[in-house]
Amino acid sequence: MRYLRLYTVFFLMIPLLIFAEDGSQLWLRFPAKNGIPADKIISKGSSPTLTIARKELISHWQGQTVELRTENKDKNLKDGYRIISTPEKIVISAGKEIGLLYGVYHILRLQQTKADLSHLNSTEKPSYDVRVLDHWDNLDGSIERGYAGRSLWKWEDLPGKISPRYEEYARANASVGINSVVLNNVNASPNMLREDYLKKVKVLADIFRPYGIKVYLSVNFSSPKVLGGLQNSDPLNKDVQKWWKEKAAEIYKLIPDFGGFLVKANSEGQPGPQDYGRTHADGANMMADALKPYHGIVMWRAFVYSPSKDDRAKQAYLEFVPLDGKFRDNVIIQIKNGPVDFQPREAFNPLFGALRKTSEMVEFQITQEYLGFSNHLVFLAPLFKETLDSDTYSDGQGSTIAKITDGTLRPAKITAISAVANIGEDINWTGHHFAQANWYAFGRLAWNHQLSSEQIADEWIKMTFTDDQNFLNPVKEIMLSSRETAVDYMMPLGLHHIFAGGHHYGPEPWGDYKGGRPDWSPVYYHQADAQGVGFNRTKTGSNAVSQYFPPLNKIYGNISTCPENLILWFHHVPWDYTMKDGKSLWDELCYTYDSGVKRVRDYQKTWDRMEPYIDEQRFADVQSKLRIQSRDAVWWKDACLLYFQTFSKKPIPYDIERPVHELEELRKIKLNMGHHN
Ligand SMILES: CO[C@H]1[C@H](O)[C@@H](O)[C@H](O)O[C@@H]1C(=O)O
Repeated sequence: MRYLRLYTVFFLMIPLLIFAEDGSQLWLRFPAKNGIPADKIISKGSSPTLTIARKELISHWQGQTVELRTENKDKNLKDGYRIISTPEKIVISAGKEIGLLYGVYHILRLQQTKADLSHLNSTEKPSYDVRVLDHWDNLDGSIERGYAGRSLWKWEDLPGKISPRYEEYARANASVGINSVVLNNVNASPNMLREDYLKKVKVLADIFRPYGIKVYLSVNFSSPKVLGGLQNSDPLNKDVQKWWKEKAAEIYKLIPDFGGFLVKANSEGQPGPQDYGRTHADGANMMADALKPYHGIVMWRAFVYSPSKDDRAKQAYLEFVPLDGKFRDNVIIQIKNGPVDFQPREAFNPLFGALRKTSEMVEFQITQEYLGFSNHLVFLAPLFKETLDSDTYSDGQGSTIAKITDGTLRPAKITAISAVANIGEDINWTGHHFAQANWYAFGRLAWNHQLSSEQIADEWIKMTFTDDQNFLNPVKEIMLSSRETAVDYMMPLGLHHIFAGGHHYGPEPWGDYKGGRPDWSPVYYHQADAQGVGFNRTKTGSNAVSQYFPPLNKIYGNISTCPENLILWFHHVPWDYTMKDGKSLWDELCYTYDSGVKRVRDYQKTWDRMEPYIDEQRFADVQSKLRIQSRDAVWWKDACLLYFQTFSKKPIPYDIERPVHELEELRKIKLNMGHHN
């Protein structure tokens, strides 16, 4: 009897098992039927990369014959490819085999998005040579700022046991052109370079290689001392230099195409060359010399800030500009998009364009440390584009960050772009189904920074969900407005870093970590007082505006020309200051928070109408995340408005929904989710 019941339960569950959609396939969703037979693929050779390309076609391609051929004349396309179609066949040619695989993913994407395949004639060449995902994964399996479960890398099982997800991960990356991965956290354990760990890294490198992906490691500057037992890790010490050379030799013996090192030095307590009175250039060059014989590179981070009385936003520029021209050719400076820290909106980092003789790359953050973790739906392509399209004026008008970093404006030795990954063990990889779109968007923009956010969202929705217009259009609208919405309910008008310390999830504008570093306190960033709110970075304040090229220094420095979405970033603005729409600053702040809340509510309404178009599981998952986002938006609005009201002493405009929390109650909320600010 008991067994019978168990059986029944089992059989009842079968449809659920078949129809439940978990999101694990990401955007790689293809018709269930087979693709073309093997004899409709014309190709020479049987390398692992070509084998994958053929397998993808045999499993998923529904169209005409495909010819794949490497051509010497296409070598200048780097990883790129050409596609030409006739009714009978599609020819994909490339200088390298990886270009052929990328070309195959290209036509599969066209098929998925129902594009016209009959008259293809296009050439694709990546915007950047090195397209990097940085993982902040620790050796114990935890992930710094990770919100999708534990690390994919099972260090304890490697090198013997191999998770199928390693290859799935590589495939997803290759499908959008990502070709480099840094496996471990920039707050790096010296153990990463231990022999046993390198053998594990080798296994991952071997799995990733056919997908065109190179492995890199974050290294701890003190490794020679901690791991090698040397007296110090001084970059000018011959023994230290020798230690790095030998380490490089050891790595390349295992992994001949190893990419290189990523280094966070003298930042947030990490060791670095300054511990020995040396410069960032001394440190970076020592590693660059060790990697040079193998064509490895050093990505040296500009995210440095040490206790200082000066404005934190100025530090990267102050430390790196004097070192311009002192770095080896195989060093590239990795610069966060903004000068503070991956905030919902920042002015761009003034270091872009300021280094004239040194290669520069952008570091974005895909993981939503400051954007609601994996609970909030925030599509990041508009944020990435905003940075890349920013005009620095470094070499006159049109000197965008895209052009500075992709080699157009200055022939850079290395061109690269990177982002901190949002990937973990969760079945859907990224915690929120829509966070997959941010991984996708980064890859697509690293390949082609000219793509629009709209185009990327359009592709992604069609591939991941459906091309039904009733779903596509409203959901695209949600995605495209979602970043601005998050800015509005969290930190509008240039406000920044008013997060609760440590976890960076909720609001804590009252946070004043007396005794700690002032620049870890939200009150440091908003500077609210009886007169107004905002950080004065003009000449009468920290003068961070002077780090921008003319005319931006003037534009930002003048309250009447400063873009309003950055006004509190650069100015301390009186509460009754008249904004462009005629409202006072205080009223503007209130209405902006309120509109952020309202838009999340609209997203809920729109989403609920989407039920007929997609599977139940993903529908319900997103629905419940939107509920959280909606509650959080109200939390942000109430916390910020009630707190700022203690300074402005003005009423919240009466047509705005009243706060539903007490300020005192909000002040008590303290999630304990992190370790430092
Ligand atoms: C890896 O450390 C991070 C830290 O968790 C994070 O809060 C801050 O954004 O930036 C640091 C960095 O980028 O180095």
